[in-house]
Amino acid sequence: TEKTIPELVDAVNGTLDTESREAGKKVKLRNHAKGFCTSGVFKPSAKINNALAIPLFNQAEIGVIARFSLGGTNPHASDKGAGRFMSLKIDGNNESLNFVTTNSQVFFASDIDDFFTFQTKVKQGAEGKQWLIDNKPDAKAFFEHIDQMLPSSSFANSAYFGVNSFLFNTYDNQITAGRWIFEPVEEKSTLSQVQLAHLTDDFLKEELLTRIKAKPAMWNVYIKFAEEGDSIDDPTILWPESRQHLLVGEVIINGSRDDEAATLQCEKSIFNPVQLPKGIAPSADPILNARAPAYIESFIRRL
Ligand code: HEM
Repeated sequence: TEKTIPELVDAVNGTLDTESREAGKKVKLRNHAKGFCTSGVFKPSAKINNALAIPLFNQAEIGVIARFSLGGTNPHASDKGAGRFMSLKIDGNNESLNFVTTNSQVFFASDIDDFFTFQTKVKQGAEGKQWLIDNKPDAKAFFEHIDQMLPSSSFANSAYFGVNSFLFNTYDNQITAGRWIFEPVEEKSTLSQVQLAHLTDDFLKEELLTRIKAKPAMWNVYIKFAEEGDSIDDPTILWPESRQHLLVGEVIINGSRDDEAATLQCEKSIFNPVQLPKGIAPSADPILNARAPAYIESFIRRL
């Protein structure tokens, strides 16, 4: 039988409901617990409105609240791991769009039961990981991918992926499936073992906040479009690199709104991956559709 949303959140948290509610009151977020907020702007590309019918993108500049984080429930996790996550709220005059992204293009589960099993097993350490490798091909592919990833030296020089598919309205009234990709403008750069040895467990926040005082962190935002036969509703299946990439705009993180209430409140709110403007709809991907209810359940446990 399919797991309930509270059961999923328990599995993510690694604790049962009551305990997790108590713990949630002590930390701000129950997953991706280590992170921080900053801000900037999103500039839709000049040509985007010739391709897509998304009124939000008619606005020349849109304010952005960003949260950069690590994976997992430990608010003191080391920045020396390879996981990097970026969440953005694009708050237009009339509508909003949220992005909740990861630096791994490969996802570890294609349905809710496998997601639950993965979350439960990874909390059992090396033995649980081995069980997943032996029994779950999607989890095995995920580990093979992330185990060869080196940690980026900055949140600013990493790519991020939306992973799940969305349905986009085109200017000529078609609907086409696509996935979000954020390519850093800065050259990608990873850390060697020798370089890591010189760093503390907490270098990423200061690095980014110092960096953006001198020069904004920027990403080109693309939609990678599916072609006939590509799997839309399964985030574990990658599409060929040759698929059309449409430049949607530029995310510019410069701290310009860091003193505003919305940025200061950012860790007390949620980023909702299905907060979408007119012209974008969620696909039927079961992973995508479990996310908003899980984030709301997790949010309630923090109150
Ligand atoms: C069934 C699938 C998923 C479930 C049940 C789930 C569950 C959760 C939960 C419980 C939280 C904590 C929310 C809070 O306390 O505010 C969270 C946060 C987050 N999740 Fe997921 N997640 C799922 C899929 C994904 C995927 C596919 C990605 C990446 C593409 C992702 C990236 C994130 C990020 C970046 C955050 C932190 C957001 C922030 O900075 O506020 N999650 N997730």
